[in-house]
Amino acid sequence: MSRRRAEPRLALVGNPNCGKTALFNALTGSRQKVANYAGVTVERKEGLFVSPAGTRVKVIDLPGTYSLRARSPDEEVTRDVVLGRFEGEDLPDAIVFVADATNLRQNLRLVLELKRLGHPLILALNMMDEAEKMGLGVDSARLSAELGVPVVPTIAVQAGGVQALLDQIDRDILVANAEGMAPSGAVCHWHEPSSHDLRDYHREVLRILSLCILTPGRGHSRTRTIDRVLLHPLTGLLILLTVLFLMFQAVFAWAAAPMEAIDLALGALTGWLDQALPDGLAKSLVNDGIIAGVGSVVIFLPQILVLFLFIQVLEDSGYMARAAFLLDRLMGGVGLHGRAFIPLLSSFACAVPGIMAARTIENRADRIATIMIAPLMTCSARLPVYTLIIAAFVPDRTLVGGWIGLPGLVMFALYASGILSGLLVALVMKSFWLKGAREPLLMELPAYRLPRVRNVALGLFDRAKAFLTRAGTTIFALMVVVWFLGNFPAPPDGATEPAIRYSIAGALGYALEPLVAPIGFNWQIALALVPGMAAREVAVGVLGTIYALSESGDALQSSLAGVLGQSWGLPTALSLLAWYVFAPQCLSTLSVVRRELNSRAWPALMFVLLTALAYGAAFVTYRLAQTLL
Ligand SMILES: Nc1nc2c(ncn2[C@@H]2O[C@H](COP(=O)(O)OP(=O)(O)OP(=O)(O)O)[C@@H](O)[C@H]2O)c(=O)[nH]1
Ligand SMILES: [Mg+2]
Repeated sequence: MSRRRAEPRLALVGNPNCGKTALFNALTGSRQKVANYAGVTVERKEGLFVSPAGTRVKVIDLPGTYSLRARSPDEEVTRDVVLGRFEGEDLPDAIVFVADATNLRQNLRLVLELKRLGHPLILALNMMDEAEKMGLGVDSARLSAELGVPVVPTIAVQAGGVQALLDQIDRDILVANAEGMAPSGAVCHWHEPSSHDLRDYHREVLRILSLCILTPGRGHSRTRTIDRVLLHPLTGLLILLTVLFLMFQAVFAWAAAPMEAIDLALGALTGWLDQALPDGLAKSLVNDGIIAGVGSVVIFLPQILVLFLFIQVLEDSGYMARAAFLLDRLMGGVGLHGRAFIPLLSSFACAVPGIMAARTIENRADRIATIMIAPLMTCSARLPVYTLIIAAFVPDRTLVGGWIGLPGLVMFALYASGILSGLLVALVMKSFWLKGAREPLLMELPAYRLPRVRNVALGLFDRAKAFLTRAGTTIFALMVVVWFLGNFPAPPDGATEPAIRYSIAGALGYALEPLVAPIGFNWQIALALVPGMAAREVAVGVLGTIYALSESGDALQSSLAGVLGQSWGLPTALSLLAWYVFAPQCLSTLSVVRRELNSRAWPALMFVLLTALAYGAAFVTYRLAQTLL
């Protein structure tokens, strides 16, 4: 007797970018990432929902694929789940095939391939709103009859848009499956379709479509018009550069007012606590440890949100995939695959999802090259460090008649240095080591869509929540530790220097200083780099706390940037910026590299390589700045 499982399990399968994850979110109420390009989902995610008839159903979201002949690691996940080969996962009881109704010709081929497996199948005709707008009429009853599977229309991004699917799940699958759920451990036999099979599928799809398409509609005519400009080799590239440039200007310009407001609020809070709390350790812990430390990180929230606003709008509109096409030649020039673009672009948010997104790259050597340079794309955790130093050392002037802000320009240059170094590293690795033939970029261009305000707002809300949670947990805890290490042991009687000099933190900083003295770092920076391993932005918090503990009186009243501007020389500041372009210290990145490449050697190599690059770049910058300035 096979063991009966508690809930029936549905797997969402379909081509990339047809709305599987949007459907998953609509069914389960979760907030998995949805974006308008192929290859957003690269791993299996599961969730639960209760059907209208009250049955608990488990649903599995999967990476998109064109066929079960999986070519890349993300497609292998889908194949393995569908065939019951995925470790620790039973064969799904039914498949909900999600099809983009506006692109049925391509989608139906996979339906035919899946039908051969004999799984119960429901076809969700998604994006029906778009189909309707373009005048495309589908006879879903006929489609259902021809395919021999139930067909339901869905609009995954609209309230109530999945009701028909829910009803269908109750009606067919659950009833039929109540008796015969797939037994645990069952696998499904599948043979790779021969070229003969593929031709048959193709012919069959054309036959079915000729019967079921009532009105062909206009197709994606608007998208084609826009692409004439945006994909043009000249105007396209100019527009792309302008968009990226505006993004960095906006990070400064739009975030300035809210950052000032947070700064004022924190200042007022410190002032109030200063009055309200009795002098002593508790007051120092709150003011120097928590507010100066955590506060100096939290203040960057507006900038991070502006950056994400841009990324999200680019992703949702469908522009991201175009940028990949525009830059394909540049990427090819250094031996990178065109598909490396999206993983690298995601790495500007954080290298961890970026490295995971590299699963869409088929060739292992190409994948490794992409993963190795992902940390060179400036992640958002480095933004606070850059901004802090820019605020301290770069005058807030505008150029070109007030059009271009100098801080934004410097920021753009820092991001550009990261990108150029990444391309150089890739070129070296691909030329000497990870050699391979250049493969063409085959990637579907999604239709342009207006970003949904709700999706963007929820995305930003999630970002803000994650950032503040991190500030309130990891960064908070590290700050308390740093404050503690900075206060104990107490200075000896008659000590003349600030107390922190005599503390454990002081001793540690002094011990590390000789290592980083050649690149112009002082003991405070040396100390800040240590907890910066856990999260790069913590370095800023540590500097906040250390300087709050070291300075007294008036200095406390001025911002951290002001204090740094007075106590560091410009060469040191530039050297730290150069260090952070490479910034090797991020444990989560190293551990995800280990998991994704299933090797300890690659993360070790990455660490050594990035440290050497960071040290080398900081050294050269420091010496040059000393000589020239
Ligand atoms: N207009 C409209 N847009 C939709 C619908 N369903 C999804 N979308 C949009 O289509 C895009 C792709 O949605 P996803 O849910 O990320 O697609 P996916 O199938 O999970 O994609 P991969 O994970 O890359 O395979 C997003 O921009 C969604 O907002 C729909 O029914 N109507
Ligand atoms: Mg998805």
